Formats: sequence, structure tokens, C-alpha cells
Amino acid sequence: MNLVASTSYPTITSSTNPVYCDVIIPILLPNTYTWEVPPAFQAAVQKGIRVEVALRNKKYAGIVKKVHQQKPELFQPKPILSVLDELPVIYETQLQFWEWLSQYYLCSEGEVMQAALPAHLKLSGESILIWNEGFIVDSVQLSDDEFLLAEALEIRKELRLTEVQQVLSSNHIYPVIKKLIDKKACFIWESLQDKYKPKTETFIQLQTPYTNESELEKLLNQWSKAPKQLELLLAYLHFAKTNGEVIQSELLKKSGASAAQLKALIDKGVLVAKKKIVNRIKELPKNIQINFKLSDAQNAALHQIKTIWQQKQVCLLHGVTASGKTQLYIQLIKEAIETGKQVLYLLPEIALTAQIIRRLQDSLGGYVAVYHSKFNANERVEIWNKVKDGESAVIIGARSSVLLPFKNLGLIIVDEEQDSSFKQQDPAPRYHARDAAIYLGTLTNAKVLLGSATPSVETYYNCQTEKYGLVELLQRFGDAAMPSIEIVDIKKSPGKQKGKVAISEKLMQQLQQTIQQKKQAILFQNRRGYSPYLMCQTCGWIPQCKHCAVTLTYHKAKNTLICHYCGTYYPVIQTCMACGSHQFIQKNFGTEKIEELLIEALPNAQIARMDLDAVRGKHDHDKLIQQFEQHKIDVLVGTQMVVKGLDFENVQLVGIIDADSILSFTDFRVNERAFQLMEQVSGRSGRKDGKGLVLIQVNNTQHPVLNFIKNHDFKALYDFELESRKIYHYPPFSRLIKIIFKHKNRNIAEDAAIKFQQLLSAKFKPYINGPSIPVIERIRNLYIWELLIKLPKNNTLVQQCKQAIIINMNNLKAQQPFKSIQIVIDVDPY
Ligand SMILES: Nc1ncnc2c1ncn2[C@@H]1O[C@H](COP(=O)(O)OP(=O)(O)OP(=O)(O)O)[C@@H](O)[C@H]1O
Ligand SMILES: [Zn+2]
Repeated sequence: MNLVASTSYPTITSSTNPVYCDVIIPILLPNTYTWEVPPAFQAAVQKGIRVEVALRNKKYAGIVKKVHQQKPELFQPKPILSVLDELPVIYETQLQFWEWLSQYYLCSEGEVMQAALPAHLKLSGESILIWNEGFIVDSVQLSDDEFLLAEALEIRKELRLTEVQQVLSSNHIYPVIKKLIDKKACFIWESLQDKYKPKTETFIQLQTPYTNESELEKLLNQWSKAPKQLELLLAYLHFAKTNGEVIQSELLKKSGASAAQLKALIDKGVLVAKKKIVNRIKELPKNIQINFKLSDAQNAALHQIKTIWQQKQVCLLHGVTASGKTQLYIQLIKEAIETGKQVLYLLPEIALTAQIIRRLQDSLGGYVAVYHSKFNANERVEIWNKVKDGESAVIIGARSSVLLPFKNLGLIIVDEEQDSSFKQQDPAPRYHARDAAIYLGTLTNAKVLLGSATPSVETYYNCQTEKYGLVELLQRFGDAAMPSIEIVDIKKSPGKQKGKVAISEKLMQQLQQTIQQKKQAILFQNRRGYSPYLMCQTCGWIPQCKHCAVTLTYHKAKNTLICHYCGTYYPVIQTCMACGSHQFIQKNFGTEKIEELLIEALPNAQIARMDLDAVRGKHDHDKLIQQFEQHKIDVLVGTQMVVKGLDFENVQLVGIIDADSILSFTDFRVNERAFQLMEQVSGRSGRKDGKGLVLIQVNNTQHPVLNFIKNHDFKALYDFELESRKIYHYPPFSRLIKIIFKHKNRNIAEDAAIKFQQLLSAKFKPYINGPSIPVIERIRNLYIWELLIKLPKNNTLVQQCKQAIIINMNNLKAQQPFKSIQIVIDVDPY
């Protein structure tokens, strides 16, 4: 959408000292652009505030990166159109951090800004304004323009920016919009999934004279009749003290009082009911209450970590599963809060469950706030502001919370540091949150603690080379033993079943026994759906996605074939496209099939499934975990989701259904990943009593990784891996940059890759691998070709190569027929 340039802005006088500013706008631009600051705005413009600028007839709210007096040589800068903020929305540190991210990961600062800023701070032509249903027009002072817009929004509920222009009969709309957002009259809605539905709840509060303690005391002392009402009032007071806020429905439920009794108290003017927009996360009182004592081993580890931090900025806590790492984090967080510092606690998205949040809140109460991608725009901007003001002391969050504007960061914890979900895949910035966090630590002088039961090879190597400190907790808490691991050879299953069973006899026996003993089990299978593919019985033809080079997965509940890459649904195929036969067999098994088998085989047990299909809703995942915690489920079947950091004390048995599929990825990290995954799932068993059993079903029983898992021997895995990484020049011995070329036309994608390789070869020939076709050669109708660059760890060389990549990318894209090619640069691909 274009916003036509207007003439109503301050005109530039030929002042003797023209002032310019470099502004980051949320789009891909090779550089930051420069605008002129008209004299009228010169006093207001400073680093970190937003200004309205126009570029190629589109308007943006951009962030001022630098104010200076150097006139650009090559063009006449345009004036900025308006100033949106009085105070910066980000700190200098964030500007430095964004610059680093863009330089390291080869993307624009605009792309970093796009990822970092909540929608509300990112006005652009595409934004849509949404009316806040909870807003009462008379409750705040509005200027004429603000009132006009508020009124239009109240009637129409949402307006595009062009419509806002019409309403205000002006092009100069950003400042008005900004004011209305600040006053919470409306929200910005950016993407469809994000549609903001404010949730309201009725809260009970004390009515005015009684908010004063002595008045309240008087009231209580003089209370004579209506004992039930007094009871309710006391219940209210108790809640208010422990919970901070009191929701009407919860008060009635917990106190057992009736609505009539509550109404009587309201009518008497003692209490008052108020409808308010609520956040998903409850506000708890800011109390620290540690009701556990660290063990000697934990205390020793704590002491070592602090000693290391005197010398080094980063420390790895390598603690086996259930060694009590979380408890140690809590202690460190508490100490950081007490010195007035902020803490960032990074977790992989799927580990970020109500369970871990509750564990932290139990000890740290209202100091803990949560931030992740499932939050709507409004929640995000609220947290953004609280972090910026230093009001939120502890942020638990997934990857993107590393981009929050911390005011006073003192400690960063990266739990499950090995997890691949810390790496952003698409879109840019393709950053690794752990590595970015470490850089943020240097910028802010915050200490960094990486935690894992199965550290990544790179991190452990950094410990071995003494770049990071290392602290180990190699015993489980309370001396619980590590689970015992048994390999079940699927080849030895009887008769026809040979090599193909989903659940071996041995696993079934153990399941029955576990249930008899009133214990729980987790079965892990890393494929969802019913059967990973259908195959023609006559000729072996397998149905494939029309847009991607992958086989389709059969989902029985939906009776469809689904492409797990692009999400396209297909009707179940009845006739083989190759030979016309009507006989199909189901090959292999997904979580859905295993669930079905279990329901059949264990009719008296409660079976549940946890995978992407089963937990679509915002709270489904948490609900399942809670039900499992409360032992309403005996056997939980799931994908990766059941793996991460969950703490269930009653789980005795873990079954890994198909280890071959985990061991056979084509990726240089396959062994490392397989070890991490299996060790992590295994770690869910026997956490309390140490009587856990893990059964690993596998064909390839001789795979070396199985031995490491059997002995829980991380170091052996590490040595084994390091050896082969060295031979094949993989990290930690090299730095990888992957360049991906995508095009509708296979030949153009290929030619682009070849051409790029030639361009780069002038200086970097020995380091270039490819061009090659990835395992999945087509996704969403785009053919893919790749180059992999393996650079020695030499900073100058890496810098030069990065520069060459950018220059050649721009060159290539300027040539026919490569104008429409998509080039993705992935630094440190995962
Ligand atoms: N000092 C302590 N006092 C009481 N309970 C503890 C203590 N330390 C740990 N625990 C308990 O031991 C169990 C395992 O601890 P925790 O979940 O912190 O392990 P972890 O190292 O984070 O495990 P994982 O890597 O598998 O996630 C938890 O139930 C925890 O409450
Ligand atoms: Zn597809």
C-alpha cells in the first residue's frame, strides 16, 4: 500500500548546520539509510526513538540508529516526516546487538528489527488498527484527532491505514495512531494468526474507604450480622494477599460463597467488581520463597560456577538428567534478583511449558515473566515495556526473548543449550539464540550459564579449550540411579513381524508390568501421523507431494495424506499411479498408529498422544502434561515434545520405538543428535526412585552411539564425534556458511548455484563444497540447490568471505535470469 507524500511537513530551511539521521526500517535493505532532520525535529530526535520516514512512496516507523552531520555524498536525503517517541524504545545496547546480529548472520538490521520489535512498535503501510473493546472513550483525555479516530474505530472495529487517512483527512497519521496505542484504545494487527482477542475477566477489589487499612480494620471489628458475608470478605482478603489479584469466579469457587453473598458485599459498598482485560499469565506477588535446600553436590557446583565467573564470562553446567540443574538455576536467579539485576532464562520452545514456569514461580513468584511466540501482539508489547523499564526481573522465554530490551541484565541461563530449536531457520535473522546470548552477555557484562545433560560438541569443545568454564553434576539428585538401558533387537522378533514390529513383545511385557505397578510410561516415536507412507504392494510406488519432493504421510483420524513440509492435504489414493493396482500397504508407523495399537493391547490403561496434531491449541500441550503429572494418563506416546526437560516423578518405563530412524539422518550432527535425543528421553524415567528402565528398539544393534547411550557416556560420544569432525572439517574445527538457491525452474536454481560457486572460487575455492541438491530437492514448488562453505576458524578469512558472499549475491541477483532467484544465507546452519 502506498501512502502518498504530503506537503504538510515542516519545510527544510537551509540551516547552517543540517542534521541527518540513519534510520533502520523493518525491511531488507543492504544498508541503513539516511534522512534529514528538519530543524523543528532536531531537539526531539535521538538514538533509539522511532521516526516516520518515507521510502519509495511507502511510509515506515523506523528506529534512529545515529544522529550526525555528514551529508550523504550520493543522494539528497529526504526529511523525516514526524517523531513518534519522546523516549527511546530500545537502548544503545540493542542497537549494537542488532548491528552485530546483522553482520554475523549476514542479514539487514531491518530484518533484525522486524524480528525484535513487537507489532505495536512497527507501524507500516501494511498495519491494521484494531479497536480495543475494553477501552472507554471518556476514561482518558483525547485530542480532537485522537477522538475522531477512536470514534471511527469504535464503530468500524478495524481500519487500514488508508482508511485512517480518510478519517483524519490527512497523511500525517502515525503520531495520532501512536498516541491511541499508548492510551490502549487500539492495537496493531499484523498477521492473521495474531488476531487479538482481548480476554476480559471480572475482578473483585476493595471499595474506596476500605482500601485504607485502618478503615478496613474498623469495618471488620464492627461487623455484627451476616457471618457468611464476613467469611467471604475474609476469604477475599486472604486471596488478595496470596494471589495479588482476585478473579470473581475463582473467589466464589474457592470460598464456596454464593453470588448473592458477593452481591450483598458489593451493594454495601465494601467490595467492587471491575471488568478488566487479563493477561494469560497471572500476576503473582513479588516474593522469593525458596523451600528447598541445595544438596552438597549442588552447593559445590554453585560455588564452582561463581568462581569461574570471576575469570570467564561463560560457564557450562554439564549435569546428567535429574541432577537438579533447575534448582541450581533458581538459586542463581534469586541471587541476581537480590542484587537488582535482570535475568534471561532461555529455553527451547517445546520445553517452555507450564511445568517449568510453575517451578520457577513457586520459588520466585511475581518476579517471573514469560515471553514466547504464542503470545499475542498486545501481551508482547506489555512484556517488552516491562523488560525495558526493568520492572520484569526474570524473563523465561524461547529464542526470540534474547531480543528484548533489557535494562540491567546480569545473568543469562541457556537451558538445554544443545537444542536445535535455538537456531532460527526462517526468515532472517537466522540467528542461534545461544550464541547470540553469549554475545549479548559480552555487551551487557552479564554472566552466561549454559546448561545441559548432553552438551553440544561445540560447547564442550569450548570448555576443553578453556574458552568456557566447565562444572559437572554427574549424579542424579537424591542419589537416584541413572535408568538402565536395554537394546531390543527388532530383527529377532518372531516370524512375519521380523524387523517391522511397532511394539516388541519385550516392550509390551514391560508396559503391562509398569501399569500393574501403578507407574507410568513414555513411548517416543519421532514421526507423527498413522503410517509414514503408503506403498503400492505390486510395484512399490509411493505417493508424493506435488509441491515437495517428499512422501506423504497417512493420517488415519483425518483419513488423508498430508505433506509434512508444506501442509498440503490429499485424498487417500486408491489406485497406483504407476501400475494401476489397488493394493496398498502401510509402511512403518507413526504416533497415531502406536496409540491405536496400545489402546487395543492395553484396554485398561489410559493412553494419550502428544504430537503436533494432538496439541494444536494454545494450552493443549500444558493440559496433557498436567494430566500426565496427575497420573490421569498411564502411557504417553509422543514425538520430540515428550523429551525436553519435563519432570515426572512416577515415570518408570521409556520406550524408544524406532531408533534406526533417529540414527539414519543425513547430517553431520546425526550421532550427536541421536545421543542427545535418546539420552534426554531416557532421562524422563526413574527420576525419583532411580528404578527407570529404557528399552531401545532397533535393527542396527551395532551402531556405536547405542553403546554410549547404554553407559550414559557423554564423553565417549564427544571423543568419537570430535575425531570425525576433525577429519571432515566440520565444527568446531570450521565455520560453516550454507548458501541456498531456490527457484521454480530447476535449471535456473542450478545455474545460479554454479555461477555463484564460480564467482566465489576466485578467492575461496578450497573451502567450497557443492553445488549439490539437498535431501529434499523441492519444497513448495521451489527447486533447491546448495553450496556449503567450510572455512577454517580464522576471523579475517571469515570476514572476507562474508563480504564476498554479499557482493556476489547482489551481483548475481542483478543479472538475468537470476532476478527472481531466492538466495538464503545461513551462517552456522543447524
Ligand atoms: N535441592 C533439592 N531439593 C529438593 N528437590 C530437589 C533438589 N534438587 C533437585 N530436586 C528435585 O529433583 C528432581 C530433578 O531435578 P531437576 O528437574 O532440576 O533436574 P534437571 O537436572 O533439570 O533435569 P533434566 O536435565 O532432566 O531436565 C526434581 O523433581 C527436583 O524438584
Ligand atoms: Zn508438500
